[in-house]
Amino acid sequence: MAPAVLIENLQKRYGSVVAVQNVSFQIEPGEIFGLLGPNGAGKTTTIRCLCTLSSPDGGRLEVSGISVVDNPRAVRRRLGYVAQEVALDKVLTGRELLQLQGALYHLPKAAIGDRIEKMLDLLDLGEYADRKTGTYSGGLRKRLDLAAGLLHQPDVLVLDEPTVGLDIETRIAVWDFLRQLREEGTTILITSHYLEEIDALADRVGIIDNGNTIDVGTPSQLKDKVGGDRITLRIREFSPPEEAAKAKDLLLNLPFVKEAIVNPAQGNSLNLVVTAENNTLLTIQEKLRDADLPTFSIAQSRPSLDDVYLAATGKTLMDAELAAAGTRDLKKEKKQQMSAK
Ligand SMILES: Nc1ncnc2c1ncn2[C@@H]1O[C@H](COP(=O)(O)OP(=O)(O)OP(=O)(O)O)[C@@H](O)[C@H]1O
Repeated sequence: MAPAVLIENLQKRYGSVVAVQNVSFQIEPGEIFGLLGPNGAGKTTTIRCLCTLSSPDGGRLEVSGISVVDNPRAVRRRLGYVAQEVALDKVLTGRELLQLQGALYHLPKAAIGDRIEKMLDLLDLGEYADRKTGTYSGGLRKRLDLAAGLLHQPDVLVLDEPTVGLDIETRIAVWDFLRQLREEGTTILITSHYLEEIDALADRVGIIDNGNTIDVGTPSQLKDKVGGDRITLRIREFSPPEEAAKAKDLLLNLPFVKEAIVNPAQGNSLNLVVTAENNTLLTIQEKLRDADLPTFSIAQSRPSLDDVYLAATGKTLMDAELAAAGTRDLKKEKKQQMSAK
């Protein structure tokens, strides 16, 4: 069976800006695939090319074996796209908006009504359906957006930052809904820079940075690759720097401690990378006690996706985001986006 999504060596530039240099990944039918990367990494551009909204400069793009470039109409029938920013026409009611969407997808008239009722029911939107969307909360808008993306029963649902700006309850409801869709066989591509979102949902993850795919795998595979457990420890709630430095030197002498850094932003806490062995926490506490250093708190965890990202790119998602923020001219991009295709 052809993969639900195939992206091979995708390239896309906007004038002199290289938005995507070399992005490649495949998504199997029925998978939730998470695309992870900081602002400006090329996620939205990749998705826009896949959804036939931008034309790629190079590479192979297919949906269920159908070429996106040669056969965009057939691809559009199989894809549902939920964009990052919701552009709802505020004077239409939810139901009217879905009717318009149905017409845009050329759904048979007789089927549209039933399908809309099903979507309203599925997303618990029934009681709001006849209200103008201008009165909707962010969560309701997102639900309506999902309904619109799903109206034509796409095989592949593409979601760009689906829960940004939503409260935690609505976010969890969206996650449950996406899992339910996967159970029913829908393939889902989701971008996010909420690491916990990708960790909770994705069967596999692709990390992109600077327009390139850096790594692809299950969250667990990627974490195993990074290796080692993380320990965060505090001598006191706010430790004096010299005490933290002394603890760091002591702990670096332990054979299982691979790295240790002092984090001044967190009260001079210590962040350690250790090989996963028994009794590491106990041994660390004993070592500190013998040197008359107390332990205020200590916790051990597996590497997170942020650690994976750090290992892959040499920076955390947060660092990369800050760096990208300084180099973007959002107004100019918006203008270009309107004129470009
Ligand atoms: N229309 C455009 N014109 C010029 N440059 C663009 C345009 N769209 C995107 N870019 C640039 O291409 C690069 C990739 O942007 P893209 O929006 O694909 O990243 P992203 O990973 O989706 O980021 P975000 O998380 O902010 O949505 C960035 O450097 C961005 O500034």
